[in-house]
Amino acid sequence: MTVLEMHNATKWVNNGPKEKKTLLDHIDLSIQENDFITVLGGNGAGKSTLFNTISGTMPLSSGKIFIKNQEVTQTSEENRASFISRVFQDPKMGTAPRMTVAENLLLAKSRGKKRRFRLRQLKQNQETFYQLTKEVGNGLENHLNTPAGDLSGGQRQALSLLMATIQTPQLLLLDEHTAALDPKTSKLLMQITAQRISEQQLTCLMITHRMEDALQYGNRMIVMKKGEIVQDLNAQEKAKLTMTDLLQFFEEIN
Ligand SMILES: Nc1ncnc2c1ncn2[C@@H]1O[C@H](COP(=O)(O)OP(=O)(O)OP(=O)(O)O)[C@@H](O)[C@H]1O
Repeated sequence: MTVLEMHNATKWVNNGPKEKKTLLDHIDLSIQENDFITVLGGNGAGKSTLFNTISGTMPLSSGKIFIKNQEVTQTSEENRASFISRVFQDPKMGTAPRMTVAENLLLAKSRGKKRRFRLRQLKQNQETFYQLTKEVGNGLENHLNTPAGDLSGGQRQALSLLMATIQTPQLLLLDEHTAALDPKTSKLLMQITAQRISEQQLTCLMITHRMEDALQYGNRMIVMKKGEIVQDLNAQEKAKLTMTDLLQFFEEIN
């Protein structure tokens, strides 16, 4: 089953009265169910723009986008949010700072559903949230009643990931979600990410600048340059790739 399809997806902006700047250049991309795709590319290659157009934050200038065969090119970001979850690089995004961890999780769990009496729901979900956060392995389970704004960056990103996956999205977009964390915390979050993707059989696109993660995780790798997809490696091709190949490839394209 195809989860996401982009046809001739192009995005340009006016860079002065007569100059157009192309951010995405006729992208054709087809993503199958359970694909876990790592997205690489230098600064300014168009990776975040790709995510912005998929999630509806930025409308396409031309071309079409389909999610599970349904055209969403003109669909608002809010409406696409019922299919797509995104985790950003900045730990401050994605969680409500004054709400507690449990309240944030409840908000994510009940998104798009009818609201019920919150206090009772919080109590009902206490044990589920405890188990869920305990799996993360960074002490988040001891902070269920702590405001998200008081968490460490690593705990807050783990919370964002749990919130993004609590309802099993059709497509998960990870936008350098470990980049702001120290190496140990980043490694742990990557392990949890991979675990949730595999347990929930999620379809995922993950932007990363960490070559090791791009090699280690996922079944497909795409590389972007100047708004184009310049490489698209399947599982076999990706498995054969070494760090040396990847570094050499980047030397050549930059
Ligand atoms: N709203 C916008 N208006 C004008 N130019 C933009 C806009 N958003 C992005 N750009 C430009 O588009 C290009 C691609 O940016 P994008 O953020 O998609 O790159 P990226 O691959 O995610 O880079 P990085 O690795 O630095 O995050 C850059 O040159 C950027 O300056």
